[in-house]
Amino acid sequence: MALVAARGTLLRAGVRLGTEAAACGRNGTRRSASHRVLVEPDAAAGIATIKFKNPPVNSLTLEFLTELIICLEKLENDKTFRGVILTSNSPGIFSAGLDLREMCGKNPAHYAEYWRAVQELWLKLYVSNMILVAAINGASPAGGCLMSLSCDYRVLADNPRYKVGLNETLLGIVAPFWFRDTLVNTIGHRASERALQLGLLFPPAEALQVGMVDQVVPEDQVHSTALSVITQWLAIPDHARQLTKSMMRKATTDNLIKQREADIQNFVSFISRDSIQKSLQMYIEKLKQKKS
Ligand SMILES: CCCC/C=C/CC(=O)SCCNC(=O)CCNC(=O)[C@H](O)C(C)(C)COP(=O)(O)OP(=O)(O)OC[C@H]1O[C@@H](n2cnc3c(N)ncnc32)[C@H](O)[C@@H]1OP(=O)(O)O
Repeated sequence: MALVAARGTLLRAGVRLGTEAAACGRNGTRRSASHRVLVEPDAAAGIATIKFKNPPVNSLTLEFLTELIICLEKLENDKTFRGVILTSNSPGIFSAGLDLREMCGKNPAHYAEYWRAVQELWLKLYVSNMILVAAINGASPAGGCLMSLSCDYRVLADNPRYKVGLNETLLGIVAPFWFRDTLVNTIGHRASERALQLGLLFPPAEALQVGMVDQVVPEDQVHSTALSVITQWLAIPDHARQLTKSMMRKATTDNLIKQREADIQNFVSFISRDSIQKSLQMYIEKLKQKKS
């Protein structure tokens, strides 16, 4: 049902599914999605690289989320691909997370549709049968960090500007329970509590130390390192690895699935509060002023 809603959004956004399908095709040549998701398939290796291309900062707009969801679903269904690298087409920014403008000044129906898409992307990533490796080649706050935490392995470029973390409290908002659970499953309870309360954004060395990423490498080696990690993981029999992944992650996703509608209602009522709208507007203003 969620995918039907997502397809509806995509069609309303004017995205042609035929073009999207071509972008996720199994041909070994580089193909370009018409919009925000580039897919570089390597059918011989069974690996596809997804590059985020939603300038200026790869924020998760509804259209971008929808394209990502459909692209992941196509790759998942195409048994050619057993491994996927997630990275940015604009080195410097992996993803700025949820698009603040999607959560500001809109109506409840929009917030509900948006949040359902955010949930859907997380579900697609977190229990994907494919091996997902995040090649983090830029800053990755909040929802950007969540995407990488949902992968099986994270490689971060060694650049002090490329901070990762769930910084929601700094915006005056609260990371939902499934963001928290994803973080706890990665770095443990105590480190998560500190990181979440303080909205910490970790530079590479600290991110590695706390376990937020698995490897920090020079910027020009992020993609090759991600490839070699996937190659190692591909050597494990798929069925055994997939069942193990599911065993480790299913309780976390089931928790959201069983309260999905309530989670949407919570989000809508939280984000619609005047005080939260003001906080978000002030944060957007602060981002603008940073430039001047
Ligand atoms: C129950 C509620 C739970 C909701 C959960 C939310 C999770 C989230 O993901 S909330 C989003 C949190 N994201 C951030 O805090 C990131 C904010 N952005 C930045 O820190 C920086 O932009 C950057 C480090 C990502 C990049 O810095 P850089 O100097 O290269 O670019 P900027 O000049 O700051 O930005 C360019 C342009 O992009 C706009 N922008 C930045 N982030 C977002 C965003 N998340 N959504 C929408 N738009 C964003 C920024 O305002 C600039 O726009 P203008 O050119 O129009 O000024």
